[in-house]
Amino acid sequence: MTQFTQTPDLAWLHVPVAQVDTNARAAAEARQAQLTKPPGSLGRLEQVAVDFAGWQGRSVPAIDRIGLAVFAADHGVAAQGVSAFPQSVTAQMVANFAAGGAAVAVLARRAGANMTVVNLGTVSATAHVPGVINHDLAAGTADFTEAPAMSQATLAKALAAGAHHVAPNLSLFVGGEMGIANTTSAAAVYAALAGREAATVVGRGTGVNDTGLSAKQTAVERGLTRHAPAWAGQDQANGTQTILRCLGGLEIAALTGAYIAAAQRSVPVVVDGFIASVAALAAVRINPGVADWLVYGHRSAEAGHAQVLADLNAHPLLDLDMRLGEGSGAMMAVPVIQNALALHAEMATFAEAGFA
Ligand SMILES: Cc1cc2ncn([C@H]3O[C@H](COP(=O)(O)O)[C@@H](O)[C@H]3O)c2cc1C
Ligand SMILES: O=C(O)c1cccnc1
Repeated sequence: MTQFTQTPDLAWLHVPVAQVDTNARAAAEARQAQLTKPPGSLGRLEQVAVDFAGWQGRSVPAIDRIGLAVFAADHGVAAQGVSAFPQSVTAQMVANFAAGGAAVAVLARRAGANMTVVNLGTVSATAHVPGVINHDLAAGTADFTEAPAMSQATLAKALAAGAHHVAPNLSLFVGGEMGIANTTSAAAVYAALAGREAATVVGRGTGVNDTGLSAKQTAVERGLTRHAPAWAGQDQANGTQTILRCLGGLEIAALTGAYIAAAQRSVPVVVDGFIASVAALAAVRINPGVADWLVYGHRSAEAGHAQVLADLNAHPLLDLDMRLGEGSGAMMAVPVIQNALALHAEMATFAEAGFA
């Protein structure tokens, strides 16, 4: 098991992403025009098939290997009363992922995805159960209202850990997250990245009451005030890394690293909800080409997700009022993608069906 005992170099973040094959896209568009249906009648499903053609470099793409990595970590900011659940739930859920009882585990089984559960750093040993990969980068993050969430070395390790879990031969990658209080961390990262007011980016997460919501807003404001000087004057890529270091979570940074690595390895990504989309925004700010390799699974009910999606010019496949995380919204979209590719591959053309 990779323990990331050395601090990884961060130059890899800027390696250009893989090229999308525009010829394969054009061939897939031509095929769509010949299938036995009115042009455009399969709506966004047509676009999905064309996108995968470009990603896979063939006019008739197929999904063979689905990789799902669920990254878990504790958050020091949980001490600010920002979640409806105690921090210990993170480690308990790690065991539940490994046992196959979590929502995303059900969806992974149904879609035929290979699920990896990655504990990046929790304060409780409950997360150290069979079937879980433990990287133990740190005992969670520090409370960002009082200190930077993590050191530069831990950030580098978390980004590399995320990349480590994207196999180059995947047809698609889904990243999930688990970390009580991470909607607060994601809101803070988003507010800093996009220059938003705390009040417009915080939502109820696991279902906090008004007191909890107000505690989230205060925590985000305090985090921004305390740490903004650290990224002031930095360029976009360095500023984004500083924002992740000061306000992020180990699992959020891992998602960012995973998305960048996926785009470099020609692996398309299905992005999940609010937290995953904030990680995607960070990835695009660090390496803009990453945007070409992302498809958005769903619109989360978490306040703030709609804004992040708009900033990414993203149009998610589903809108089911889900607000769970774990990668569950992305995994719900995977069967839609599988069906889009099956229609593209298996429908008859007008010529094959003998239309005059
Ligand atoms: C049992 C349980 C299972 C979950 N699975 C994902 N989350 C989700 O909720 C957390 C974020 O919400 P907040 O910021 O309000 O704590 C994350 O861990 C997220 O993935 C869960 C939360 C709970 C309680
Ligand atoms: O959209 C999400 O990612 C989300 C929303 C609420 C709780 N956990 C995750």
